[in-house]
Amino acid sequence: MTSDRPRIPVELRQARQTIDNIDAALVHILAERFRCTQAVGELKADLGLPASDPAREARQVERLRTLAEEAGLDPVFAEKFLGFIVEEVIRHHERIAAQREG
Ligand SMILES: C=C(O[C@@H]1C=C(C(=O)O)C=C[C@H]1O)C(=O)O
Repeated sequence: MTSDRPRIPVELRQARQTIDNIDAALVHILAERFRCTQAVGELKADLGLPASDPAREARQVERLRTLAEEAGLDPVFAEKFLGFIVEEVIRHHERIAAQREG
């Protein structure tokens, strides 16, 4: 039987398998990070601390940019990626604080 689909070379199939594994790892890592930031959000609400901590974020950005440069990853991308995640975390923390209020 013939197929119209182009033959996928083994290197491409293997590379895509690796990409799929890495994507799965990223999802698990992100789930763990959000589980942890959820606990931080509860703690901060208990302590009456604000949802965001810009000084901490600035230190994280510096650290991540350095790590990215050392790893051969675009530091601008690394900063944007962290910013995207932190923005979502702050939304969660604001929601936790709002739920405590009423
Ligand atoms: C997790 C925290 O809350 C916020 C979210 C951060 C993050 O996702 O890394 C960092 C600082 C805060 O703006 C925290 O204060 O540590």
